[in-house]
Amino acid sequence: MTTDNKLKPLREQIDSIDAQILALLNQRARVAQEVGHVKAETSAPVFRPEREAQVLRSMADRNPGPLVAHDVQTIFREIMSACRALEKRVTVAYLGPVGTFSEQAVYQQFGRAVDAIACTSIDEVFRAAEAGTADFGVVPVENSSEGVINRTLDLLLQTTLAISGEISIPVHLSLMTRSGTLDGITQICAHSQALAQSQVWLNMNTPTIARQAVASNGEAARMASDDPQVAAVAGEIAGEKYNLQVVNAHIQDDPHNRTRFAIIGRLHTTPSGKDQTSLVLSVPNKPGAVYNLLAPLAANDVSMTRFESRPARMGTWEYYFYVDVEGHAQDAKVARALDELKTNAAFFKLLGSYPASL
Ligand SMILES: C=C(O[C@@H]1C=C(C(=O)O)C=C[C@H]1O)C(=O)O
Repeated sequence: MTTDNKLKPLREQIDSIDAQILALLNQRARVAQEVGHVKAETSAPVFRPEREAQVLRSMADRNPGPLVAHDVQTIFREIMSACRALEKRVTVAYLGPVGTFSEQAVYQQFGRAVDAIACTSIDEVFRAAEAGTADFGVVPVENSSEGVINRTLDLLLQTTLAISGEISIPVHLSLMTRSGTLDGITQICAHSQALAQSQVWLNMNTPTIARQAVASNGEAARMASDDPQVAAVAGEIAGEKYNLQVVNAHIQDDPHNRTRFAIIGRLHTTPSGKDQTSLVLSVPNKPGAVYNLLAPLAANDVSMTRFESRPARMGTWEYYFYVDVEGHAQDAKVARALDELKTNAAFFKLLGSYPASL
């Protein structure tokens, strides 16, 4: 039997299964539309991150294979995105331009059926979400090799918005040009963080080519597409957007390099069963103050997953502490710990509780 003859019945099986999947997807979509009508009656929020996290966790837990759990989640992320868009298309502001890791984070969290709005600064993302021009904003919080994004932490302190989710994405950087070679290249452009994250590779392999920090990796890719003398260090989606060819993939110094993003919005996410809570604290500058400040966490059996300090630029307190703990602010033991923290702290701000990233 020829290959085609062997494939024919298998493809007929796939066609028939696809028809069933299509019917089921539309059945699901019609139920989501009904959910949309119920929500519209009470102006309830369309995007429910805790529910989406539960669906994704349950799909990974129940997945019998051979599909791998992560791929099943990617598929269901898009199914939910498309269903949600039938209720209302969510608008999400992010730090642009197109092709940045922030844009990738938007799609990783919300799926493709969103209106993603590229902003020129982190401040503008906060403004868009605060003013309601966007339903949500996505801002970078921390890079695993270069540390925190100070502007985001400063703005989180002031904003009236809450953190309603967290996204962590692997950051793979590639060196890209129009031609796919370094012939005639006089300048390598990228965001300062991307240049810093690939400096070992660049020092070793392109020591004589000048480096230029620009506003974003997306901007670097755009410049490289305009100018045959410019190479960009950026993620490959930025390269694809601007038709660049890869000279070298994965040039970042740390192969496990990741960036965490926060979703900010007016929504206060309800418990999903596996959550995280972010807060900012400050204490008077006295011996033992930080130790005493955090004692309620241990006393109430609440784990701290992150502790970051940032100098206060004004006022009486020396430092702001950005703390993440396991659990939701509505969980009894977290609620107790937070109440006690509040009484010890000179400054206390709950940034939000949201599903722990998948
Ligand atoms: C359907 C709903 O609305 C949205 C879409 C979801 C889905 O497709 O499963 C889940 C949560 C919401 O973001 C819902 O709230 O249940």
